[in-house]
Amino acid sequence: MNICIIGTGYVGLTTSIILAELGHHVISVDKIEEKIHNLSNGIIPIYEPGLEELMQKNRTNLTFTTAIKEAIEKSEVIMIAVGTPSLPDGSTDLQYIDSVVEEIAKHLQTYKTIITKSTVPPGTNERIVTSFLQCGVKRELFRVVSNPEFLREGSAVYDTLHPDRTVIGLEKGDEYSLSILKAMYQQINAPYVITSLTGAEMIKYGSNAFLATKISFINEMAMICDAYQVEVEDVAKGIGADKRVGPHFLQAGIGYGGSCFPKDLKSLQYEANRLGIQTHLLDAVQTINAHLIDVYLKKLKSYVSTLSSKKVAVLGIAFKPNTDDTRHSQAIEFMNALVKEGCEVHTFDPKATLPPYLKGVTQYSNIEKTIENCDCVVIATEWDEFLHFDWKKGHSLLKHHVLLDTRNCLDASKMKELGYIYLGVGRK
Ligand SMILES: NC(=O)C1=CN([C@@H]2O[C@H](COP(=O)(O)OP(=O)(O)OC[C@H]3O[C@@H](n4cnc5c(N)ncnc54)[C@H](O)[C@@H]3O)[C@@H](O)[C@H]2O)C=CC1
Ligand SMILES: O=C(O)[C@H]1O[C@H](OP(=O)(O)OP(=O)(O)OC[C@H]2O[C@@H](n3ccc(=O)[nH]c3=O)[C@H](O)[C@@H]2O)[C@H](O)[C@@H](O)[C@@H]1O
Repeated sequence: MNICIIGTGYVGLTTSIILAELGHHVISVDKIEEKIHNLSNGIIPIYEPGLEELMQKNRTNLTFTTAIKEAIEKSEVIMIAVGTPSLPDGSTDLQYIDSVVEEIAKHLQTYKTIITKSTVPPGTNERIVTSFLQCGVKRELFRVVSNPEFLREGSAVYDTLHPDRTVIGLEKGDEYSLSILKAMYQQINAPYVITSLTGAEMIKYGSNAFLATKISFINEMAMICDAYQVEVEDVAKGIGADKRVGPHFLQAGIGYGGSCFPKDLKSLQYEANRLGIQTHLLDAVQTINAHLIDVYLKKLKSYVSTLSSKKVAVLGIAFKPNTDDTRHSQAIEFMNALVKEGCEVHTFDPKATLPPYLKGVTQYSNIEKTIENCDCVVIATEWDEFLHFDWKKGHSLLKHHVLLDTRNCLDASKMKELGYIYLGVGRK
């Protein structure tokens, strides 16, 4: 199948490479020339385990270009995978979707199946259909399909090859597009959930909102566990053993971040509120998440009398391990809060780079240099490097030995044996 994918970010690039691996001819389009130039030379602009190797393997099935017109003309399937960031009021900025729709409309001469992969607010795909018609595109030349993505950064290759389900939202009576998508995903072994265009959009928002709800729930439980000196991990294990709950996404910590949960919750809340629906749960999930920065700042303060002018090492910049993505990272939020307290903040991340707007923080090239002479260490992202670090050596490098593990990734009793004042999340 000849497929054109517009947008070469985490989703567009991963999907392009996986579809090439499945034997399709994929033309990947982006408007950023440098990105396309690098991709054409085998250089991947993001850190995503396994992706570069898979790209090298499938070079013959992959073309990278900025020439959208040719890419559209040569393909029977067009997939839209551009960004859908938040606007300041919480609504979704659909300018990238709109401009791609305009481009496609200009070049639509033969029949195309147009798939929206980007996460978009309910009603957007219906609006895309209307936009094409308003641009003068004949009804018999296209169908729009909503096919939201559920991959996680850091395990994008595995998730794309082994999804739990494939969600397909169709225009009324559109059996043909279903056959096209089934042919495209023929080798993927996952059940289909088939619904309307808006139904598929709601499934995507509902999934992210529910996962974020699980995280905020366990984080609130962790605060209560802390007060009772109970291990939140035991509690999560006990709750998660109930099949109706499930064991996943009950890892307590400093909260969720990333390019999607924060923006998608805000967007769903905005859209619901716009329709006059009060979002008590969505509001609470976000309030809890934002409050965690304060909770762990207070925890640190209770062991380090005053934070002002203290040297604090924060390990981790990315919003989670195995990615270089720093969008809405709680690690960054925490560093910001420390800077406001008057701390000198040192940081290190194996893959992520400090965003330029974060002032008052210095990034080092290894853990030793980062923690040297510091008053306390904060683990903000649970990278394997931090788990396997020689914490005995670390002890000799530090000035004082308060260790705040906001991801509960270290062995508490071992850290105490080594002489650390170990502070975890909902841990005795
Ligand atoms: N990052 C993730 O893990 C996931 C993201 N999503 C959704 O997928 C969508 C894409 O997300 P990411 O891949 O993270 O975005 P991204 O921001 O990493 O990449 C988007 C790409 O689209 C390109 N682009 C924008 N306008 C364009 C145009 N007119 N023509 C050609 N290229 C254009 C940009 O230059 C950029 O390279 C979003 O809606 C997001 O919510 C869904 C599931 C997972
Ligand atoms: O729509 C999206 O973009 C994607 O958003 C998330 O994927 P991602 O943001 O890559 O990463 P997650 O593994 O979900 O982690 C999100 C945040 O939650 C935190 N988290 C996760 C799980 C947990 O138990 N506890 C917890 O604090 C992580 O540290 C991270 O900050 C969803 O898991 C994907 O299914 C979805 O496709």
